[in-house]
Amino acid sequence: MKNGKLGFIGIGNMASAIIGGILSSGTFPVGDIYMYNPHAEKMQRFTESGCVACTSAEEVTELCDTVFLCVKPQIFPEVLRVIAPTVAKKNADDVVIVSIAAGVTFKNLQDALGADRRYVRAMPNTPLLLGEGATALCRTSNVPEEDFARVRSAFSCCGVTQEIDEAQMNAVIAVSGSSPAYLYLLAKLTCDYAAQQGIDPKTALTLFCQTMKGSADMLLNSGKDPQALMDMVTSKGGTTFALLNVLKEQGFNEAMISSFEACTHRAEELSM
Ligand SMILES: NC(=O)C1=CN([C@@H]2O[C@H](COP(=O)(O)OP(=O)(O)OC[C@H]3O[C@@H](n4cnc5c(N)ncnc54)[C@H](O)[C@@H]3O)[C@@H](O)[C@H]2O)C=CC1
Ligand SMILES: O=C(O)[C@@H]1CCC=N1
Repeated sequence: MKNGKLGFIGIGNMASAIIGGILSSGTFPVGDIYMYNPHAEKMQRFTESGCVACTSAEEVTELCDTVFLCVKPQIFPEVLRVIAPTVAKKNADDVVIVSIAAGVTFKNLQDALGADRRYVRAMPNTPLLLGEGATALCRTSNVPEEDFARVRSAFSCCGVTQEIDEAQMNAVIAVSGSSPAYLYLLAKLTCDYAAQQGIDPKTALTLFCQTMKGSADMLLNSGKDPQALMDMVTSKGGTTFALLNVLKEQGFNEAMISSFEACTHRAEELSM
Protein backbone atom coordinates (compact mmCIF):
# COMPACT_ATOMS: atom_id res chain seq x y z
CA MET A 1 0.00 0.00 0.00
CA LYS A 2 1.33 3.45 -0.90
CA ASN A 3 1.34 6.06 1.86
CA GLY A 4 2.76 9.08 0.00
CA LYS A 5 5.74 9.46 2.29
CA LEU A 6 9.03 10.73 0.88
CA GLY A 7 12.24 9.40 2.42
CA PHE A 8 15.71 10.91 2.06
CA ILE A 9 18.90 8.99 2.83
CA GLY A 10 22.00 11.21 3.13
CA ILE A 11 21.18 14.76 4.22
CA GLY A 12 24.02 16.78 2.71
CA ASN A 13 24.15 19.68 0.27
CA MET A 14 21.81 18.27 -2.33
CA ALA A 15 19.19 16.58 -0.15
CA SER A 16 19.10 19.77 1.92
CA ALA A 17 18.46 21.79 -1.24
CA ILE A 18 15.67 19.40 -2.32
CA ILE A 19 14.01 19.24 1.11
CA GLY A 20 14.44 23.01 1.56
CA GLY A 21 12.78 23.58 -1.81
CA ILE A 22 9.91 21.21 -0.99
CA LEU A 23 9.33 22.91 2.37
CA SER A 24 9.32 26.42 0.84
CA SER A 25 6.87 25.35 -1.86
CA GLY A 26 4.55 23.49 0.54
CA THR A 27 3.91 20.85 -2.13
CA PHE A 28 4.16 17.93 0.31
CA PRO A 29 2.99 17.88 3.94
CA VAL A 30 6.06 18.41 6.12
CA GLY A 31 5.15 15.37 8.26
CA ASP A 32 5.42 13.15 5.15
CA ILE A 33 9.14 13.89 4.79
CA TYR A 34 11.39 11.32 6.48
CA MET A 35 15.16 11.34 6.51
CA TYR A 36 18.30 9.67 7.79
CA ASN A 37 21.86 10.88 8.14
CA PRO A 38 24.48 9.33 10.42
CA HIS A 39 25.30 12.82 11.69
CA ALA A 40 22.07 13.89 13.40
CA GLU A 41 22.99 17.58 13.34
CA LYS A 42 22.57 17.57 9.53
CA MET A 43 18.85 16.84 10.02
CA GLN A 44 18.26 19.32 12.83
CA ARG A 45 16.92 22.26 10.86
CA PHE A 46 14.46 19.98 9.07
CA THR A 47 13.27 18.27 12.25
CA GLU A 48 12.71 21.78 13.65
CA SER A 49 10.47 22.38 10.60
CA GLY A 50 8.49 19.18 11.28
CA CYS A 51 10.25 16.57 9.12
CA VAL A 52 10.78 13.17 10.71
CA ALA A 53 14.33 12.03 11.58
CA CYS A 54 14.86 8.24 11.40
CA THR A 55 17.62 6.27 13.09
CA SER A 56 18.64 4.23 10.04
CA ALA A 57 18.43 4.00 6.27
CA GLU A 58 16.40 0.80 6.71
CA GLU A 59 13.79 2.70 8.74
CA VAL A 60 13.41 5.35 6.02
CA THR A 61 13.04 2.59 3.42
CA GLU A 62 10.50 0.72 5.52
CA LEU A 63 8.34 3.78 6.20
CA CYS A 64 8.40 5.54 2.83
CA ASP A 65 7.24 4.55 -0.63
CA THR A 66 9.44 7.06 -2.46
CA VAL A 67 13.05 6.80 -1.32
CA PHE A 68 15.63 9.34 -2.46
CA LEU A 69 19.23 8.11 -2.25
CA CYS A 70 21.30 11.26 -1.73
CA VAL A 71 24.70 9.96 -0.62
CA LYS A 72 27.95 10.27 -2.56
CA PRO A 73 28.39 7.65 -5.32
CA GLN A 74 31.27 6.12 -3.33
CA ILE A 75 28.86 5.43 -0.41
CA PHE A 76 26.20 3.83 -2.65
CA PRO A 77 27.41 0.19 -2.34
CA GLU A 78 27.16 0.46 1.44
CA VAL A 79 23.72 2.11 1.46
CA LEU A 80 22.32 -0.29 -1.15
CA ARG A 81 23.57 -3.26 0.88
CA VAL A 82 21.94 -1.85 4.02
CA ILE A 83 18.51 -1.16 2.45
CA ALA A 84 18.33 -4.23 0.16
CA PRO A 85 16.60 -6.56 2.68
CA THR A 86 13.97 -3.91 3.46
CA VAL A 87 13.34 -3.22 -0.23
CA ALA A 88 13.03 -6.99 -0.81
CA LYS A 89 10.26 -7.24 1.82
CA LYS A 90 8.08 -4.70 -0.04
CA ASN A 91 5.84 -5.33 -3.02
CA ALA A 92 7.59 -4.16 -6.19
CA ASP A 93 4.83 -1.61 -6.89
CA ASP A 94 4.96 -0.15 -3.37
CA VAL A 95 8.36 1.53 -3.61
CA VAL A 96 10.13 3.85 -6.03
CA ILE A 97 13.88 4.27 -5.56
CA VAL A 98 15.23 7.64 -6.72
CA SER A 99 18.97 8.14 -7.14
CA ILE A 100 20.45 11.60 -7.54
CA ALA A 101 24.03 10.30 -7.73
CA ALA A 102 26.35 11.11 -10.58
CA GLY A 103 27.14 7.98 -12.55
CA VAL A 104 25.16 5.38 -10.59
CA THR A 105 23.19 3.51 -13.28
CA PHE A 106 19.86 1.67 -13.30
CA LYS A 107 21.87 -1.53 -13.74
CA ASN A 108 23.85 -0.74 -10.57
CA LEU A 109 20.57 -0.21 -8.69
CA GLN A 110 18.86 -3.26 -10.21
CA ASP A 111 21.85 -5.51 -9.41
CA ALA A 112 21.68 -4.43 -5.76
CA LEU A 113 17.93 -4.09 -5.18
CA GLY A 114 16.22 -6.21 -7.85
CA ALA A 115 15.32 -5.88 -11.52
CA ASP A 116 11.58 -5.81 -10.76
CA ARG A 117 11.79 -2.61 -8.68
CA ARG A 118 10.89 0.87 -9.92
CA TYR A 119 13.76 3.33 -10.37
CA VAL A 120 14.18 7.00 -11.23
CA ARG A 121 17.49 8.79 -11.75
CA ALA A 122 17.66 12.55 -11.26
CA MET A 123 20.36 15.11 -11.89
CA PRO A 124 19.27 18.22 -9.95
CA ASN A 125 21.31 21.25 -8.90
CA THR A 126 21.71 23.34 -5.77
CA PRO A 127 19.52 26.31 -6.91
CA LEU A 128 16.58 24.03 -6.01
CA LEU A 129 17.06 25.51 -2.57
CA LEU A 130 15.63 28.80 -3.87
CA GLY A 131 12.98 27.23 -6.08
CA GLU A 132 15.16 27.88 -9.16
CA GLY A 133 16.57 24.41 -9.75
CA ALA A 134 16.98 22.49 -12.98
CA THR A 135 16.58 18.72 -12.84
CA ALA A 136 17.00 16.10 -15.55
CA LEU A 137 15.08 12.88 -14.86
CA CYS A 138 14.79 9.41 -16.35
CA ARG A 139 12.92 6.30 -15.27
CA THR A 140 12.92 2.57 -15.83
CA SER A 141 10.16 1.43 -18.18
CA ASN A 142 8.15 -0.11 -15.30
CA VAL A 143 7.59 3.23 -13.51
CA PRO A 144 3.95 4.21 -14.03
CA GLU A 145 2.97 7.79 -14.80
CA GLU A 146 1.47 8.31 -11.33
CA ASP A 147 4.69 7.30 -9.50
CA PHE A 148 6.85 9.30 -11.88
CA ALA A 149 4.63 12.36 -11.49
CA ARG A 150 5.08 12.16 -7.73
CA VAL A 151 8.88 12.06 -7.99
CA ARG A 152 8.83 14.75 -10.64
CA SER A 153 6.75 17.04 -8.44
CA ALA A 154 9.37 16.82 -5.66
CA PHE A 155 11.76 18.49 -8.11
CA SER A 156 9.35 20.63 -10.14
CA CYS A 157 8.02 22.32 -7.00
CA CYS A 158 11.45 23.92 -6.78
CA GLY A 159 12.46 24.48 -10.38
CA VAL A 160 12.17 23.10 -13.90
CA THR A 161 12.36 19.41 -14.81
CA GLN A 162 13.02 17.67 -18.10
CA GLU A 163 12.76 13.94 -18.81
CA ILE A 164 15.59 12.44 -20.85
CA ASP A 165 16.92 8.95 -21.70
CA GLU A 166 19.20 7.20 -19.25
CA ALA A 167 21.93 7.13 -21.93
CA GLN A 168 22.14 10.94 -21.63
CA MET A 169 22.31 11.10 -17.81
CA ASN A 170 26.10 11.40 -17.56
CA ALA A 171 26.36 14.06 -20.26
CA VAL A 172 23.57 16.12 -18.68
CA ILE A 173 25.63 16.64 -15.50
CA ALA A 174 27.55 19.38 -17.33
CA VAL A 175 24.19 20.99 -18.15
CA SER A 176 22.34 20.83 -14.80
CA GLY A 177 24.18 19.24 -11.83
CA SER A 178 27.69 20.65 -12.20
CA SER A 179 27.06 23.76 -14.29
CA PRO A 180 26.31 26.12 -11.36
CA ALA A 181 30.00 25.73 -10.43
CA TYR A 182 31.32 27.17 -13.67
CA LEU A 183 28.75 29.96 -13.60
CA TYR A 184 29.94 30.80 -10.07
CA LEU A 185 33.54 30.67 -11.33
CA LEU A 186 32.63 33.14 -14.07
CA ALA A 187 30.96 35.36 -11.44
CA LYS A 188 34.02 35.15 -9.18
CA LEU A 189 36.50 36.00 -11.94
CA THR A 190 34.35 38.87 -13.21
CA CYS A 191 33.74 40.36 -9.76
CA ASP A 192 37.39 39.90 -8.69
CA TYR A 193 38.42 41.82 -11.80
CA ALA A 194 35.85 44.54 -11.05
CA ALA A 195 37.14 44.83 -7.47
CA GLN A 196 40.73 45.19 -8.72
CA GLN A 197 39.49 48.06 -10.86
CA GLY A 198 37.99 49.75 -7.80
CA ILE A 199 34.34 48.81 -8.40
CA ASP A 200 32.45 48.14 -5.18
CA PRO A 201 32.10 44.29 -4.93
CA LYS A 202 28.37 44.44 -4.13
CA THR A 203 27.74 46.75 -7.09
CA ALA A 204 29.68 44.41 -9.38
CA LEU A 205 27.84 41.33 -8.10
CA THR A 206 24.45 43.02 -8.57
CA LEU A 207 25.29 44.04 -12.13
CA PHE A 208 26.76 40.66 -13.06
CA CYS A 209 23.95 38.56 -11.55
CA GLN A 210 21.29 40.65 -13.28
CA THR A 211 23.29 40.21 -16.49
CA MET A 212 23.20 36.40 -16.02
CA LYS A 213 19.45 36.48 -15.31
CA GLY A 214 18.71 38.84 -18.20
CA SER A 215 20.87 36.84 -20.60
CA ALA A 216 19.08 33.63 -19.56
CA ASP A 217 15.75 35.33 -20.24
CA MET A 218 16.99 36.45 -23.66
CA LEU A 219 18.02 32.86 -24.46
CA LEU A 220 14.62 31.52 -23.39
CA ASN A 221 12.32 34.25 -24.67
CA SER A 222 13.86 36.29 -27.51
CA GLY A 223 13.51 33.59 -30.15
CA LYS A 224 17.18 34.07 -31.03
CA ASP A 225 19.89 31.41 -30.71
CA PRO A 226 23.09 31.94 -28.65
CA GLN A 227 25.16 32.95 -31.68
CA ALA A 228 22.59 35.56 -32.78
CA LEU A 229 22.50 36.98 -29.25
CA MET A 230 26.31 37.13 -29.15
CA ASP A 231 26.25 38.96 -32.49
CA MET A 232 23.77 41.52 -31.04
CA VAL A 233 26.30 42.37 -28.30
CA THR A 234 29.39 42.40 -30.49
CA SER A 235 30.00 45.69 -32.28
CA LYS A 236 32.49 45.55 -35.12
CA GLY A 237 35.87 46.67 -33.75
CA GLY A 238 34.35 47.14 -30.30
CA THR A 239 34.94 45.94 -26.73
CA THR A 240 33.06 42.62 -26.90
CA PHE A 241 34.96 41.69 -30.03
CA ALA A 242 38.21 42.33 -28.13
CA LEU A 243 36.98 40.23 -25.18
CA LEU A 244 35.82 37.29 -27.31
CA ASN A 245 38.97 37.41 -29.39
CA VAL A 246 41.19 36.83 -26.34
CA LEU A 247 38.99 33.92 -25.24
CA LYS A 248 39.30 32.42 -28.70
CA GLU A 249 43.08 32.95 -28.88
CA GLN A 250 43.57 31.43 -25.44
CA GLY A 251 41.52 28.30 -26.19
CA PHE A 252 38.44 29.03 -24.06
CA ASN A 253 36.05 27.00 -26.25
CA GLU A 254 38.33 23.98 -26.31
CA ALA A 255 38.85 24.22 -22.54
CA MET A 256 35.08 24.33 -21.94
CA ILE A 257 34.45 21.34 -24.21
CA SER A 258 37.27 19.37 -22.53
CA SER A 259 35.77 20.22 -19.13
CA PHE A 260 32.34 18.89 -20.20
CA GLU A 261 33.98 15.69 -21.45
CA ALA A 262 35.89 15.32 -18.16
CA CYS A 263 32.62 15.75 -16.24
CA THR A 264 30.88 13.02 -18.26
CA HIS A 265 33.91 10.73 -18.07
CA ARG A 266 34.11 11.11 -14.29
CA ALA A 267 30.45 10.09 -14.01
CA GLU A 268 31.23 6.97 -16.06
CA GLU A 269 34.06 6.18 -13.64
CA LEU A 270 31.71 6.63 -10.66
CA SER A 271 29.42 3.86 -11.97
CA MET A 272 29.68 0.91 -9.61
N1 LIG B 1 26.07 18.85 -4.70
C1 LIG B 1 25.48 18.99 -5.88
O1 LIG B 1 25.40 20.09 -6.44
C2 LIG B 1 24.88 17.79 -6.55
C3 LIG B 1 25.06 16.52 -6.07
N2 LIG B 1 24.48 15.45 -6.71
C4 LIG B 1 24.64 14.10 -6.15
O2 LIG B 1 24.08 14.14 -4.86
C5 LIG B 1 24.72 13.20 -4.03
C6 LIG B 1 25.08 13.86 -2.71
O3 LIG B 1 25.96 14.92 -2.97
P1 LIG B 1 26.12 16.09 -1.89
O4 LIG B 1 24.82 16.39 -1.29
O5 LIG B 1 26.87 17.16 -2.57
O6 LIG B 1 27.06 15.34 -0.84
P2 LIG B 1 27.20 15.64 0.73
O7 LIG B 1 28.49 15.05 1.14
O8 LIG B 1 26.95 17.07 1.01
O9 LIG B 1 25.99 14.78 1.35
C7 LIG B 1 26.04 13.41 1.53
C8 LIG B 1 25.50 13.10 2.92
O10 LIG B 1 25.48 11.69 3.08
C9 LIG B 1 25.76 11.42 4.43
N3 LIG B 1 26.17 10.02 4.57
C10 LIG B 1 27.41 9.50 4.53
N4 LIG B 1 27.35 8.17 4.72
C11 LIG B 1 26.04 7.85 4.85
C12 LIG B 1 25.33 6.63 5.06
N5 LIG B 1 25.98 5.47 5.16
N6 LIG B 1 23.98 6.68 5.16
C13 LIG B 1 23.31 7.85 5.05
N7 LIG B 1 23.93 9.03 4.86
C14 LIG B 1 25.28 9.03 4.75
C15 LIG B 1 26.84 12.41 4.79
O11 LIG B 1 26.93 12.60 6.19
C16 LIG B 1 26.35 13.66 4.06
O12 LIG B 1 25.56 14.46 4.90
C17 LIG B 1 25.94 12.68 -4.78
O13 LIG B 1 25.68 11.37 -5.19
C18 LIG B 1 26.08 13.64 -5.94
O14 LIG B 1 26.54 12.98 -7.10
C19 LIG B 1 23.70 15.60 -7.81
C20 LIG B 1 23.49 16.83 -8.33
C21 LIG B 1 24.09 18.03 -7.79
O1 LIG C 1 30.46 17.14 -8.21
C1 LIG C 1 29.71 16.16 -8.16
O2 LIG C 1 30.14 15.02 -8.31
C2 LIG C 1 28.23 16.37 -7.93
C3 LIG C 1 27.41 15.84 -9.07
C4 LIG C 1 26.89 17.04 -9.80
C5 LIG C 1 27.25 18.16 -8.93
N1 LIG C 1 27.93 17.78 -7.91
